[in-house]
Amino acid sequence: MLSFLQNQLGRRSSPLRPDHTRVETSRSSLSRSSSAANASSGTSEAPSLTPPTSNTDTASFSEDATAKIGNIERSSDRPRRVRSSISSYNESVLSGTDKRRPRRKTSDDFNRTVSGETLVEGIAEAQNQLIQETVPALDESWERGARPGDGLKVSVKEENGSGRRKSTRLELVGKATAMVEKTSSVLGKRGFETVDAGITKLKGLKGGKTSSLRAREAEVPSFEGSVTKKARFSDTVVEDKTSQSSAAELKRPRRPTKRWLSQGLYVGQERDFDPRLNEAKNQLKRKRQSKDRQRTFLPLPMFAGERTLENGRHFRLPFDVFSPLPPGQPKPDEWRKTQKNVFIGDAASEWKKAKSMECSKCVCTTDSGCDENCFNRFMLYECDSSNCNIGPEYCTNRPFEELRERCKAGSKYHIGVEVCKTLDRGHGLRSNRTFEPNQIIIEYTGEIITQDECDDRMRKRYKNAECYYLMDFDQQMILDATRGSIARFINHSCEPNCKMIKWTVSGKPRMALFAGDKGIMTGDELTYDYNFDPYSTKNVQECRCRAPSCRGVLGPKPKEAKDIRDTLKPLATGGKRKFKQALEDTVGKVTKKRKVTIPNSVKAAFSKVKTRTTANLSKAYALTATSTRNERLVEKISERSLRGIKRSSLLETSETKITKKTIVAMARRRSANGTFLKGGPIGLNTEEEEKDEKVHEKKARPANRKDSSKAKADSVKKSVVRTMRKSSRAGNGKTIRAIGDEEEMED
Ligand SMILES: C[S@@+](CC[C@H](N)C(=O)[O-])C[C@H]1O[C@@H](n2cnc3c(N)ncnc32)[C@H](O)[C@@H]1O
Repeated sequence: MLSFLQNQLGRRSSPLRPDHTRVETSRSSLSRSSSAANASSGTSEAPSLTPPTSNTDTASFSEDATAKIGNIERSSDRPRRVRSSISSYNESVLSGTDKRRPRRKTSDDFNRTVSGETLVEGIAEAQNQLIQETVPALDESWERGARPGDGLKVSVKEENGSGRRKSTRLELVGKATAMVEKTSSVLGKRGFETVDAGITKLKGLKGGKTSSLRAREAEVPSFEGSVTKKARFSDTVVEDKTSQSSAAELKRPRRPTKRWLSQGLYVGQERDFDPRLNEAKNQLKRKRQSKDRQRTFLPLPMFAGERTLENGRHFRLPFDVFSPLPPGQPKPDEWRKTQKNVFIGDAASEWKKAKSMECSKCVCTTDSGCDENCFNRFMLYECDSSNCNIGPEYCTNRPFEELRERCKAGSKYHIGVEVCKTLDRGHGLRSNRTFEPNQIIIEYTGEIITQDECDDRMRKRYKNAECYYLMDFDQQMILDATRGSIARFINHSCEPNCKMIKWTVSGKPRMALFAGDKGIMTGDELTYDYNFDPYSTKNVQECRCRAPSCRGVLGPKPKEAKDIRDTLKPLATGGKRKFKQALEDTVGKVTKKRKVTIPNSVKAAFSKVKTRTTANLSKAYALTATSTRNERLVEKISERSLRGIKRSSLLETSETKITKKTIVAMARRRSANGTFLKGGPIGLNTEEEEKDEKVHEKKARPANRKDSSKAKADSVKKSVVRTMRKSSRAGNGKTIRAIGDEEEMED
């Protein structure tokens, strides 16, 4: 290479120019060299110089040049286009397809020395020095297996201050590098560009095979002579390569992991792409699976969701929303179902059809939507087209209508309740979904029978029955759900989660179970307070509701216990001590008379309610005729509600603060269970009538009951009838129990 450079540079007459004139310099040097060639060949045509294929390919360069010169010499034999431009190439030469002919030796060949003609003094001197110094360096001893470049490393260490002998090699290498830089700068940018372009072209000609241009793999030389340089070069390549590969490893981005959707329309859809397999294997797997599959098409488009919503489809609700019992539950025996109240025997004829229902019309607006201020709601009347000011879209006081609509759908969820088996209370009723507070759950339906019919059934049909499904209804009638709705299975609890309330729907009374103030959760057993009236000591049952405040027996509510105790007094003597004790325990505390002062706030609240209700009434156009009567009615309700609060204060002495809402709710509750509504709008007897009855009963009572068993039986019978009547007057959905002393009654 050096000789070539010397050849080329030696013909220059001018000294090296600065870098920025490099292109021009190379051009001028080449033109000069061509003119020199012209001079030597003695021809008039300008020869073209084929650029070397690589920086180190000096031999080919010189040979090519010589060959060209030879061609020019023979130009008279065969005309050939001579390239004058430096930027054009002999493609056949570059690609190696050029067949080289044996060249003739020229006079230049004979004149050429190792270093060639030296025109640059500095370079020639340096070269001579280099050769002189290199020769002894080559004589250095080499150990077998030593890696080339080791010496270099050692010398670098020494330079860093080990204090050893300074390697002369380094100096030599430094000088050589400087020389190469110098010469390359002389060759110029243009020259390198040309070389690069040639390489690219060569690549193209060889069909993109770049194996010959690829960097050689590092190899430990099996050593001889001048491999040192090569070895050094390859060693640096190795180092570079290892460092590059480690850097590449560091930089190499991690393969991103696929994140699957956790929400959206296609969530839960079967995914048949196994990321562990490649595409081909996945396809094969899919093919195999598709044989068994029916659907192999793509998931439905997005708008299919809307269609699904419109059409509906089967799906499973979460267990806490809907959880029905598994199929195969034990069926209760002897239960005949009826979804509507059925009049039996004389009940239909005795039912006072013409019973004047209080005519009312609510004055609610669409904004309020028959809320708690709705007059109908207050009176436990269901709104309908005849008594509601607003339509069904806005009205929220139509519970039975809501229930009807719900059950029309017919699914288990819509029905919402199912019969379950309890541990020690026979069957029960449980919810299989949630219910809002005060939401209607199920209607209590059955046969409506007269008192006489009830007595008759007791004596005959239910003689040996364990469970009875009798409930005080309306107009002194009994609702017998032995044949009735599923509601008959609802058990009693002293701390119930539901309440049984009688409503008036289209002028007729109807009983239904409503959720309590806390609402109902899925799977809860539904219970209400039976307010049980046993009528006889024989019928007292142990309560197994397990509530913390359990009364211990299936007995009446504390506030009603006094009346019942009075009724049962004649019976609760002698052998009936146990029952008496039980009853005393249950009711004793709450019947103690206490003087209660009603707080002014409560009084004020009630007067407010009264004013509001009167105002509502005066607004109702349907009330013009009956306004005075209704006003009296409101007066009565308020009075009784006040009295109710007075009584309840006995129980709730700790409650000093009663909010207005609570008062309204209480008033409604009193109205609902009828305790304070006797003689009220739902046709209950007046207090006067009640007093008369009591006087009459006292008269009828024998002077000494212990004297005769017949007298005792009569007394029982009368008290039973009286109690039933009394409770039916209350109309509070009280469950009544079979009368136990059948023998006595039969007498
Ligand atoms: C209307 S039925 C209720 C359904 C009844 N468990 C069944 O299997 O048909 C009323 C009867 O259930 C029983 N019962 C209801 N609640 C009870 C309770 N808390 N403790 C004990 N027995 C109860 C009593 O025998 C009662 O007479």
